[in-house]
Amino acid sequence: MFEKSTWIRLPRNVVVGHGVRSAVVDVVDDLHLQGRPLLVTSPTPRAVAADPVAADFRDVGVDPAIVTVEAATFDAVETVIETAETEEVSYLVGIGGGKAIDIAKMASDHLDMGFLSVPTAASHDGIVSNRGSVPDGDTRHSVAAEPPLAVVADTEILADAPWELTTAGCADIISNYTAVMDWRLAKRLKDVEYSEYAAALAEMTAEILVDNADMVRPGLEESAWVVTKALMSSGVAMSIADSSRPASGAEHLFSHKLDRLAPDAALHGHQVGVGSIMTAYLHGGDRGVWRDIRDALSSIDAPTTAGELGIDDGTVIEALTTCHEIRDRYTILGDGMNERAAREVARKTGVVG
Ligand SMILES: NC(=O)C1=CN([C@@H]2O[C@H](COP(=O)(O)OP(=O)(O)OC[C@H]3O[C@@H](n4cnc5c(N)ncnc54)[C@H](O)[C@@H]3O)[C@@H](O)[C@H]2O)C=CC1
Ligand SMILES: O=C(CO)COP(=O)(O)O
Ligand SMILES: [Zn+2]
Repeated sequence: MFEKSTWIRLPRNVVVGHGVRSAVVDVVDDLHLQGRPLLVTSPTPRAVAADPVAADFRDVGVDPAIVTVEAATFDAVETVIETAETEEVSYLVGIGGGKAIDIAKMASDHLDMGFLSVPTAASHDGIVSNRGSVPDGDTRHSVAAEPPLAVVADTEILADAPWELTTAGCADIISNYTAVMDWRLAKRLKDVEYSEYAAALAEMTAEILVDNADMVRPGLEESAWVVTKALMSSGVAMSIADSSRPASGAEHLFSHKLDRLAPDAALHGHQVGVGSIMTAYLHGGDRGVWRDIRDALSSIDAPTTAGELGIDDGTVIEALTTCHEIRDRYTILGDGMNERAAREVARKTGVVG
């Protein structure tokens, strides 16, 4: 008897392009959302996008509540939940980088309310995904959360954001190559749940981005367009898989560990990019694709070494040898690398000196 079933939750509206920030109110109308929104943002994105979105709401006779959060913590999620309850709002709008959007996602999951994702940086592939990443105790990786009802990505705002945020988004996409290698390995060795559609989409997204790398240049709005479409596609792959597997393997474990060992030293996307160079080496050895990954990262100005991340060599080695413990996710790291092997891969790939 055939007993499989699947339930894929995706946004209903995806609006990308020049000046589409002002379409947030139309998207809300299209979704038939009633009542007050709560805009969830952080300090810089507030000035860049949340205040203008609030003004757009007021222009159509809706009085939005706004909450500004500083860091992706459960306290911040609590603050958003409390504000939503006291301000009697009916839906949330996450406006900012990955952290502000993740907080809105987690809070809307808890409140059982819809939310819109309005990215102000093309820096991560959580813009569309049904995953939320807020550290809980020792846990740093994403967990299942509410997917956005809609995404409104204004390329004018995204192109104006600091360039390193865009290169971080590119690196988060390039890391799909090794994430998918890890997923296929885990399928072969551990028979983990696997979706060929999600894996192919994640891989193809990385390929399209790398093929178009010459269009990814500072100050070009077209770059924001190319990168944002890739981030959306990668997020859809996660939603199809109902897991971050298509976009997160050992290179993400490495980054999550760096977040603990060297908090706020580097951007998420930059860390996973450097991790991906090393885990590609572990998969394919010297003849593998690690050089292609390194060259793709360097062609879009993303870091390829510990020094460029602003992280010392010892911390990189510590992260490599311990990050397999971060979560129960089988990867090329198996049950962990020893220090000599970690030094070897980091040296051979030029990540450490
Ligand atoms: N839920 C998911 O599926 C995923 C979640 N993530 C999570 O996303 C986070 C990384 O996101 P990021 O955006 O890199 O970090 P972030 O949200 O901390 O943003 C980085 C900095 O850029 C600033 N910023 C954002 N937009 C700006 C603009 N237009 N102009 C000037 N500054 C601006 C932010 O205020 C912040 O200071 C990590 O916590 C990561 O775990 C990453 C990938 C997937
Ligand atoms: O960052 C992500 C995908 O790019 C989410 O992955 P994690 O589940 O490892 O947090
Ligand atoms: Zn990521």
